[in-house]
Amino acid sequence: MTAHSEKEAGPVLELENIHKAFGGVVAIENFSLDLKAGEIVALVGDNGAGKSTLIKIISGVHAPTSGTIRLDGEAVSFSDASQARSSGIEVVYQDLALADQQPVYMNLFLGREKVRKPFGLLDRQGMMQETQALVDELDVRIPSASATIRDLSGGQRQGVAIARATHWASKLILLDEPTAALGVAETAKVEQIVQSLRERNLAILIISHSLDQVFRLSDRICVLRRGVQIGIRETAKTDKNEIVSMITGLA
Ligand SMILES: Nc1ncnc2c1ncn2[C@@H]1O[C@H](COP(=O)(O)OP(=O)(O)OP(=O)(O)O)[C@@H](O)[C@H]1O
Repeated sequence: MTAHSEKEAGPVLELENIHKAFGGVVAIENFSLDLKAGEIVALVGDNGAGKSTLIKIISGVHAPTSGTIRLDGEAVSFSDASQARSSGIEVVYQDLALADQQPVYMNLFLGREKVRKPFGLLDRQGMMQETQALVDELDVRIPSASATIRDLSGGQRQGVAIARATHWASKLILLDEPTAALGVAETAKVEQIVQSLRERNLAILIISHSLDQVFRLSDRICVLRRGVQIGIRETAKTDKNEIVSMITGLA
């Protein structure tokens, strides 16, 4: 085995004994999880269980009160979200954070625009071509890379948000309820896009309230209840009843 493939075999993300308190409120207690490239792990739990807090810790929005985060085996400590992004971690939030008035390609490069030397003008052609190639590859069905976001459907917008994350993430994508606002057909399309991210060797952590979705998409399921990690199960070796009882604490 080469050094390169040995490195690939290790976890992309390791969370070890992560603890987070907001003043007197303990949001996360001793949480540990490894994520491998090409793997989709679902994070489930009731409202207030600590899912969003965990995503914010991984993405640099909150610092953990204690515990260790490792990326490709190296301990990291992000002081903000932009540091996490530069390390290859992207988040797709429920509210998408897309600029409605802007074309798709500008959204893909929002804050990280390509410019042409020597005058620093926007390289619109270059951004458009890269965006078109990516949406075609991911099969995000939009009229064109220059379509304006506000003219797209909810599913198409979510596809653009995921394409943006895919473009910039070299290691990990965090998806926070990516289909919460979508209909059945749009959800199926977004799930198909998420599945295709496995082949890009990215690790995926997805928060979802839909257990059907969790069972369709994930390799493993991690259950949180009131900040406590109740357990991790291989999706193929568990069922909805077990996961529901882990979420609720009722046998
Ligand atoms: N910035 C904050 N300040 C104080 N308490 C917070 C803060 N963020 C989260 N909490 C608390 O931490 C706990 C976990 O909240 P979190 O939003 O992570 O849960 P969640 O599982 O994402 O819930 P939901 O499914 O409703 O989004 C809750 O008790 C919440 O009130």
